[in-house]
Amino acid sequence: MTDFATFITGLPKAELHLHIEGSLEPELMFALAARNDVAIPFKTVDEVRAAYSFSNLQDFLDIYYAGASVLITEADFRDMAIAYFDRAAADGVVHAEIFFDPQTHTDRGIAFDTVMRGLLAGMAEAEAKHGLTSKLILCFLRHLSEEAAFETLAMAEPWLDRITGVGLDSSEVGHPPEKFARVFAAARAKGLKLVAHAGEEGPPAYVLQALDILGIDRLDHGNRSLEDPVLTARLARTGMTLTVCPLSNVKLCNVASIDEHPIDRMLREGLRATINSDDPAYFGGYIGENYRAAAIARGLGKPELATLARNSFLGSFLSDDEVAAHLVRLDAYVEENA
Ligand code: HPA
Ligand SMILES: [Zn+2]
Repeated sequence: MTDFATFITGLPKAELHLHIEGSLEPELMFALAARNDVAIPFKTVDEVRAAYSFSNLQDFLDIYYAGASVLITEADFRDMAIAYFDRAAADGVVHAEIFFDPQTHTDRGIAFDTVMRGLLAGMAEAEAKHGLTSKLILCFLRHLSEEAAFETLAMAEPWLDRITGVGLDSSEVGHPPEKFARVFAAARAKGLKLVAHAGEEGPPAYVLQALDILGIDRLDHGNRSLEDPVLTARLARTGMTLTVCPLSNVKLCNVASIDEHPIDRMLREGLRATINSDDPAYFGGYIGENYRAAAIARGLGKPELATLARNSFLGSFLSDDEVAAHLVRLDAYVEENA
């Protein structure tokens, strides 16, 4: 019998909710600040980590955008990406669909192409080194305008064969999904998949807008859907994937403690929930730590953990054949390690 922590590490899984800029560890932040001669408001790595105490999403976002200012060159984006993929591979991630926030960079004068070339180099390296496949999801910053989102979509045009979908992140409350109805419709017309953060801090009505106005293929977070039984039943009935991020929810005070996290309730309600790390450098753990913390706190056993991993492949944007192949390997792993 495989012990629990080892079982989780070895469990083949996909990560579906990861902001690559949120994987920038303080050590690399310092190295890049020095390499690029960028000033950051911290003297030591410990000082940076001590600043990672948040009472809500906006507290975090202010620090997260400041941290991203050290990213200047293609090599910086590549180094950040490969550092994430190395850690993800060590946690049993075999496929990752990662978010990036181009506006955070283009608004500082960094070319869209620089961001793309760097991330794609890291992705190619991860596949060669670990066999870890990945896809890119371009997120629009929802605190910025619809016009700015359209400008970003235009910049992405030459790269659309390398971008799988678009998403919506940043400050949720006050920036409902309907603000981006037209840009999401334009993205869909280009063949892109659609995801959106909704119901992290925002109300269930924002989740409904993401479903009915944006027409999302996958729901990021979605926790507050549980406040609406009709919505919850609909998400379960339609097999909508929720990309849940337990340690993020605790760090941003969306749940009081990991002991009160609703991940087990989500599974009981029949939701296709997955476990992900969101911004692991800021929230205190990569995907394996999120699985372990949630499992211990909520008493998840091997069957529930296997369901979460299974959901991660079912909810991915891989082809049906690729998903089927991952599920065969997952089932074999679960059987061997029961
Ligand atoms: O957890 C998040 N929520 C919203 N926007 C974000 N941008 C990075 N992480 C997040
Ligand atoms: Zn997120």
